[in-house]
Amino acid sequence: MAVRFHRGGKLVVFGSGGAGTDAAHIAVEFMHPVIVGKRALPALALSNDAATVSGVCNEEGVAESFAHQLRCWADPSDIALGVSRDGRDVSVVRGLEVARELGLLTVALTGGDGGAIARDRMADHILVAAADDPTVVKEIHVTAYHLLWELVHVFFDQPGLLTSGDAR
Ligand SMILES: O=C(CO)[C@@H](O)[C@H](O)[C@H](O)[C@H](O)COP(=O)(O)O
Repeated sequence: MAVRFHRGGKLVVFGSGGAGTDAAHIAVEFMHPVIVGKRALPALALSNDAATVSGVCNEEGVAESFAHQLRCWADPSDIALGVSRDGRDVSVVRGLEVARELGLLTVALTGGDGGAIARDRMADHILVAAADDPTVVKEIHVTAYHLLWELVHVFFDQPGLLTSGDAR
């Protein structure tokens, strides 16, 4: 993710319901970090745009709600991060599929058994909170994305740590 940001890419995050609020939290964490003095990195939560999401759901079907926006907004240099508590949200699954087709780095935060996202390896990096209780999964996700945010900054600020090897 740090390599992608270094190259000028942005983070595009998406999820439904409570995962949509996680997407919003992740985006604002990168855009306006809670720790004062940390650099802002470009991020956007697709689930925030209720008008576009509802319009696309209405006419194209729920599975297209993030995929459609990715086709309009995303650049191949970007990072797509999909959040789904159980890895079965069709709009997140389809979003990751389209993001991959477009050439984005794909990351997923899921839980339980990881659902279709983990089974079919639908992202380059998949973090599965292996808990049965959905509330525990959600708690783990908050901790995981704060750690992810912190690690991206560590790597971004020390380019020597970035390898050009797999910079997908
Ligand atoms: O996430 C919450 C509440 O926190 C639910 O009400 C939520 O709206 C639905 O489960 C959504 O469909 C979320 O999808 P997923 O994260 O379970 O894949």
